[in-house]
Amino acid sequence: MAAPRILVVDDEADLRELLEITLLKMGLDVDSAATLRQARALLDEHDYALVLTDMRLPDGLGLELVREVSAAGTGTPIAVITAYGSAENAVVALKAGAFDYISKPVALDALRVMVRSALKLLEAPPAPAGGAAPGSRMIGSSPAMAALRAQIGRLARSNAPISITGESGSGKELAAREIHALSSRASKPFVAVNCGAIPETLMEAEFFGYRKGAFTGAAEERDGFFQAANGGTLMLDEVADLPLPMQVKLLRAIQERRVRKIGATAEEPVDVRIISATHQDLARCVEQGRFRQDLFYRLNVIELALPPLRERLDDLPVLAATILARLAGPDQAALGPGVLEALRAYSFPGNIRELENVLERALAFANDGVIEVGDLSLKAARPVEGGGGGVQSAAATLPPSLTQPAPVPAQVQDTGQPPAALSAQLAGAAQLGPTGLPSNLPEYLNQVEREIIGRALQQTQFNRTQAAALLGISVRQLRYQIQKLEICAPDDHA
Ligand SMILES: Nc1ncnc2c1ncn2[C@@H]1O[C@H](COP(=O)(O)OP(=O)(O)OP(=O)(O)O)[C@@H](O)[C@H]1O
Repeated sequence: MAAPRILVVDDEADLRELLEITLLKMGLDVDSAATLRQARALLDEHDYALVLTDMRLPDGLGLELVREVSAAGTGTPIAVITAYGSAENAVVALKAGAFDYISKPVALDALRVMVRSALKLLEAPPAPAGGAAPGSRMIGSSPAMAALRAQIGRLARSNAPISITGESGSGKELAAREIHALSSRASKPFVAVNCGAIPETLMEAEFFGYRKGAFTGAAEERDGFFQAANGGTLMLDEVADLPLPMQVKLLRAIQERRVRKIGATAEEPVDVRIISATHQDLARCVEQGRFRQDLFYRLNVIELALPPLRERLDDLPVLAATILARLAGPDQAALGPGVLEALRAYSFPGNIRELENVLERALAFANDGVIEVGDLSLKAARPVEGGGGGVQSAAATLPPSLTQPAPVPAQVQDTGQPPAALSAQLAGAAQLGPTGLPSNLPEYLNQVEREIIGRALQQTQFNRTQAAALLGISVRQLRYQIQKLEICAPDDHA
């Protein structure tokens, strides 16, 4: 089989030669051009496995070539070489469709990594029509989902950082997994990190790893998330929760593509595609000084916005059927009359995760696997249209004791009740033994905490920032507790 052919476009003879030699040593065929005009002529004649172009050329910008190659739709990846420190150029090129970029002075190990990554695209089967990865769990064929799939298919063929936005439970992690699964990185790890769930003091060690003896307790050398995701994809979920000092270190790691373990003297190269996600408005966080602008631009190269479930209600029937089949087994559960209408009328602030929870709970109440409207226990957030009727007022994702109208902690404190009485009042579902005492104190206290947090989430329509403010704790603490206590399973990673 002929060696893959690479086109190098650069007017600096020395650099061109260095690139040629490096690529030839990798066993590749190389053509070179010194101008856009020469490059276009070669592109007309040959198919290339990768085009590598400088940004400034005597007769124009490498960006023009990026646009032309992308527009040609041949799937040929094109990477740009940018001047040192010109991050904006790299971002513009990535937005225009460049596969990746490399900064001058060109580090040859980073160049080899990038070229290998581009060559893997040749091996990766093209994304199937409709863009679903094999074994994909992403369901839906509404216009919004079709557009999302097409975008995911395109993004999978690049190394550009992606920022996924969307409400809680709308499928951000699922979309990130889909991009990874469709990419040339699919055989390497996908590592999802919940930035809000890591204690600040452990962050550097968790992200970059540490050497043995780097600090008290570092008994063994350990890799961090970057090393664990090497060759693959690192998803930074709830990225807005990163503390500012960590943002600086992260920016450096992304820019340099190198990390240094705590206690190590040398940096090591890492090849990681970054996907970040948040349900917060990151641009607003920048305005408020809570998020660094330079990191924002680096992460936010390409934005993927996930629509909330209420904006793609056409997918409800297939989503509900698939979730039910997963919960109960094929053909073991069904929706009774009016149920779909009731679901359609609900606003689903917790999106698909909430739909999963609603159906799981309803199934527990259902007779013979047939879910009736009354089993749904939906919070009547929107009026039911078309006479679906019978929608009850209750929080679908929360334990039954939370569906009773109950005061928030602050309100209860206003009544002057002592904390112990408050706990007992809230702990409707926590079990007290015959002695009037809990038979398992830690579990009892967990249940109390679960209920209070659940209630705060319910009152704030699952807005974690507001819920944390209500409870007088930090968002980080709240996320940590949500994860630890498995409340509505919002974060099942990191
Ligand atoms: N299109 C979809 N088809 C089927 N299931 C989906 C879809 N989108 C999301 N889900 C399911 O909904 C649940 C929540 O999805 P996911 O964790 O990806 O959301 P998220 O936006 O990352 O949530 P959070 O903001 O809380 O981190 C998961 O169980 C996921 O499998």
